[in-house]
Amino acid sequence: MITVNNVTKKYGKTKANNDLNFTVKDGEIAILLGPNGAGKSTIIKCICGLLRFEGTIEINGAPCRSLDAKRQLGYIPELPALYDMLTIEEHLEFIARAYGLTDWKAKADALIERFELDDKRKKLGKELSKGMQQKVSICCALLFEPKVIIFDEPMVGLDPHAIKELKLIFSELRNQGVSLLISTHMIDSVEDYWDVAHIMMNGEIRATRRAEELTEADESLEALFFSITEGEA
Ligand SMILES: Nc1ncnc2c1ncn2[C@@H]1O[C@H](COP(=O)(O)OP(=O)(O)OP(=O)(O)O)[C@@H](O)[C@H]1O
Repeated sequence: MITVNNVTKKYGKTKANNDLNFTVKDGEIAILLGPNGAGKSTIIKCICGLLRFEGTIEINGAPCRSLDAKRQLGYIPELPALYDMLTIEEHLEFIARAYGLTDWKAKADALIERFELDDKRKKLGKELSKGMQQKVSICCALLFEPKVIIFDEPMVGLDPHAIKELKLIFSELRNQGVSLLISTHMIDSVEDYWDVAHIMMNGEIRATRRAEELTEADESLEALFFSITEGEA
């Protein structure tokens, strides 16, 4: 579970996040939607313990900057950051060692195959395309089976097969009780799998809807998004 309470993050005079409050429960998929500059990446970096901020954020009850929180959190950044001189296999081995995993090889192999990276196992990070790097980044985050996973713009750069697999993985993780937070500005890419959507604008959450609420109201996420974001500075 992710708990965000009264989080404000300023960059100089810019309030990138202004008093944000939300939770992502176990087995729930939450999406953060917002135009460029709305503050999505900032709150994600705060949750991942990468930025200082005002307020509190907990990962399953542990302060987000603690080791306990970091052990339970997988983060797939918008721009993959691989090691130039490690192969795909070595990246996964590195993660396995860092998290003290045993019996990880079968899971690593399954992930490599699932993302069609089998014939690239021995390629170095610097030799991979942007999409391949993104796939490796996802495999690394999934390998240690975190209880909470955060994806920042996960579909950007992925091919259709990988997008299909990733959507299946989202649903499998939800069934396993994992909390998922996914940020995107591509509404089309998220229409069919979320539980709760937060629409951000100028550092604030301007609307929150559960999927069933939208269905009952016969409202579309896209229409709601534009009603909130269009015309505002
Ligand atoms: N390192 C930084 N220094 C100063 N201002 C920053 C910094 N990072 C982000 N900002 C500002 O904070 C605000 C929120 O940016 P953020 O990157 O969180 O938006 P975003 O919703 O993730 O946008 P995008 O969809 O373009 O990735 C913007 O006004 C941005 O200019």
